[in-house]
Amino acid sequence: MSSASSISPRADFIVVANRLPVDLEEAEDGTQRWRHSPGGLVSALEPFLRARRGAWVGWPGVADVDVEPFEASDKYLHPVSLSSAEFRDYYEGFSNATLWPLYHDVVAPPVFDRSWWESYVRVNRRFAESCAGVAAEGATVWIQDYQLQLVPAMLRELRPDLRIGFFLHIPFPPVELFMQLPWRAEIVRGLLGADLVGFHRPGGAQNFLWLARRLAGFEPSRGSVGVRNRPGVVQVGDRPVRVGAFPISIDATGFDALARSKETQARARQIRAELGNPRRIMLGVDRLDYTKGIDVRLHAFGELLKEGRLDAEDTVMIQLATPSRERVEHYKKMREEIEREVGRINGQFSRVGHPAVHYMHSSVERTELAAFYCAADVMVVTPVRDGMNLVCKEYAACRHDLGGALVLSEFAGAAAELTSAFLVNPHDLDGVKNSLVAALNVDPTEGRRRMRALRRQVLTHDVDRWARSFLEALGTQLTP
Ligand SMILES: O=P(O)(O)OC[C@H]1O[C@H](O[C@H]2O[C@H](CO)[C@@H](O)[C@H](O)[C@H]2O)[C@H](O)[C@@H](O)[C@@H]1O
Ligand SMILES: O=c1ccn([C@@H]2O[C@H](COP(=O)(O)OP(=O)(O)O)[C@@H](O)[C@H]2O)c(=O)[nH]1
Repeated sequence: MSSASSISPRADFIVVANRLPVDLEEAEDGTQRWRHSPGGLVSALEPFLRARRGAWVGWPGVADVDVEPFEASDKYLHPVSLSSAEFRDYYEGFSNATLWPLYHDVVAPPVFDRSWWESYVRVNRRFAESCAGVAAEGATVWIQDYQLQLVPAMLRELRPDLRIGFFLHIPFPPVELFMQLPWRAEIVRGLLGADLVGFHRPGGAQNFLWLARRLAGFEPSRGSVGVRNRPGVVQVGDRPVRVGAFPISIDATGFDALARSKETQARARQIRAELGNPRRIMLGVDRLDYTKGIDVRLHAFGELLKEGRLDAEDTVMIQLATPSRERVEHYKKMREEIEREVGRINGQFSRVGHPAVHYMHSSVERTELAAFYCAADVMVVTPVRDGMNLVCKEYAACRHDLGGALVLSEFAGAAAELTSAFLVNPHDLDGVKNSLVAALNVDPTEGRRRMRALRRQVLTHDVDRWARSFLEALGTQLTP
């Protein structure tokens, strides 16, 4: 890694996100190393930016460290520091205990704390200033996600020459929920600093258009917003702000190629063998987040075993749970509940050497993940709310054999595209149980038909198409 000051004085294309694509990890002995950051935002944007040698402004993942700009994997990384108090108030507090639950349909009660808000404003200003210092004249800046909703307006004030896009990776809530936020008008005005505001689904865009009139007094267009087309418009003085829907996706050909490799296929066979070659494997892969419905699938599996509709002798569940936001109260509580439930199921249904649920509280690399996808007969994705969910798309991309089946919550953004999955309402436990059984026993011809349709959707709508459609709507000329 080398210092960026000599290599990228000013950039023409900049991503601004709460996190850099790599996190600094400090071991107990004081040594440091960079690791791939968690979550779908980074998985989606990193390959796109790498191909274009752009700049990325973000936090290096640990508080109280100052890191110089550096170059990594063909990207110029510009770290923004957070103090421990800001980590607590801006990141854990306002971002993840106020906005996150509020935007995910208040599945947990959001906390409204004035000092957290003040920290959010301060940190958003720091991101805007850092970006203003990195951007070349007339550059395109693409701001990401709920942690940085004030940056568009702050940056416009500092640098009116820039073309500014904003994309929200989580759901934008129904207006009656958004209206609970004491700082609702400030957030809407912050977002209106962009030239284009993007959401995963047209419903989010439509909600935002309504709020632009109600809270900022600007007249929005009236037509319905399409997917990747017919954006709405809010006229802010002499400046049109476009508002559209751009469903994010994955590096589909990359996953497809990875899954076809001899190494991945061999590792998938090895995973099955290590599990004792059970007849059927169910798989869940999530950040350990209360929105992901990990509890739902565990309850469903537990009841199916108890009722004898499934047998732990031939059907196992693997749950990969990436550690996430571990000091936030709801996350702590949920982790305890999930681990208790895993213990309960295993206590009742496992025998020595053959647990019914294989639970791993850790993160695995993309190559290992692809092998898990190839090994799994049923992928279980049951969030009570999810902006998109990339895991289900990655699963489909890995199943060139047309094997496997996907059980997918209707409340994930991906459900609007992956209509050939076994779609479930995660609040309806009996429905989830029936769909798990149906997916496990699907007739092979029907299973292949469904998987072919899922793959067609994912392979023709990849992350490159997502980024291009957004940036073209923003009016940015892309180099191939
Ligand atoms: O940075 P963290 O607090 O550790 O959280 C990780 C990321 O989680 C969220 O991901 C979302 O983005 C995905 C890609 O668009 C989408 O598929 C998923 O539904 C979302 O939950 C969050 O939005 C990111 O900002 C975080 O980096
Ligand atoms: O052990 C793991 C678990 C997940 N992921 C990646 O984390 C992302 C999760 O994205 P998703 O949109 O499903 O959920 P998010 O965590 O962003 O809410 C996916 O790209 C996964 O491939 C990973 O690399 N290793």
